[in-house]
Amino acid sequence: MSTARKPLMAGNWKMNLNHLEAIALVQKLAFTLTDKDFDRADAAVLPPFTDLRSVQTLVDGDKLRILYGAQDVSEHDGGAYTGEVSGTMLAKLGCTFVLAGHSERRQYHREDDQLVNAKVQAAYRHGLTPILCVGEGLPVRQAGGQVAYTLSQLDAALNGVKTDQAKSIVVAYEPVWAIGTGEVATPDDAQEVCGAIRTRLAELYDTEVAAAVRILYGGSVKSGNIAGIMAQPDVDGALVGGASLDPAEFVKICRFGEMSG
Ligand SMILES: O=C[C@H](O)COP(=O)(O)O
Repeated sequence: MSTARKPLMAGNWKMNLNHLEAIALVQKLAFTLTDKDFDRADAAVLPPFTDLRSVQTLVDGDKLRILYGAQDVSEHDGGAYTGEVSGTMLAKLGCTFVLAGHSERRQYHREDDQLVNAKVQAAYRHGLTPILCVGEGLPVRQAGGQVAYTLSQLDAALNGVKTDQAKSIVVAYEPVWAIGTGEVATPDDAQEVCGAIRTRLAELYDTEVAAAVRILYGGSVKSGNIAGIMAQPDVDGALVGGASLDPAEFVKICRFGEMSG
C-alpha cells in the first residue's frame, strides 16, 4: 500500500441478496464504519442490478459515505438488447463503479478480451469508473505464466483508453484459482503481479498514470489475511467476494484486519 493512493475495499456480492437484504447489509455497514474509516479507505459495495435503486435511495437519503456500483455493464448504450443494462442507466442510479471482465463473466458468459474492452469504453462514456478484473487460471500459474497472461488481458482491455481516462481506472488482480476456493495468493504472489501491472501502466501511458491507478487484489480475502496483502507496495485494496456478505467481516477488511476504526 502506498500513502499516495487511497485504498479501496470493494465488496462484490455476486448473485446474492435481494433488495431488502441489500438495505439491511448497507445499514449495518453504515452503522459500524466511522468517518475515520472512510477517511482512511474507500468502501464500496457491488450489489446485483435489482438492488441498486434501493441502495441508491438509502445512500442518498442518509448521506452515507459508502460507494456503490454494478457487477457488469452492457457495451451498448441503449436499444433492442434484451436483458442488458446500459451505462446510462447505471449512471442515473448514482453508481460510481462497474466491474468489467470478472473471471466469472469471462468463464460463464464467454466474455473475451474484445468485449471486456468494449465494456471498459462503455463505462467511460457514462462517467463510471471501471474496476477491470484480470488474472490467470491454475494451469497458467502452474506453468509460471501469470505475469505474461495477466498483462495480455490488461493490454487488451486498455486498447483505445486515453491517458486521462486510464488515470481513474481501478485494476483488480484476481487469480482465478484463488476465487471462492479459500486458496488465497500469498502477499508475495499478489505483489509480483500487481507490481507488474503498475510497471505496464507506466509503459502504456506514463509514470503519473502508473502512480495514480489503484490496483486491488481479489481471491479469498478475509479479515485474517488482508493485513499481509495490504502491506505490499503495489496493492491498494481488495475486491472481496464471499466475505463481503458478512457485514462484520467486511468492516474488519475495510479496517485492514485491525481491531478498531
Ligand atoms: O470479485 C470477487 C472475487 O471473485 C473474489 O471472490 P472471493 O472473495 O469469494 O474469493
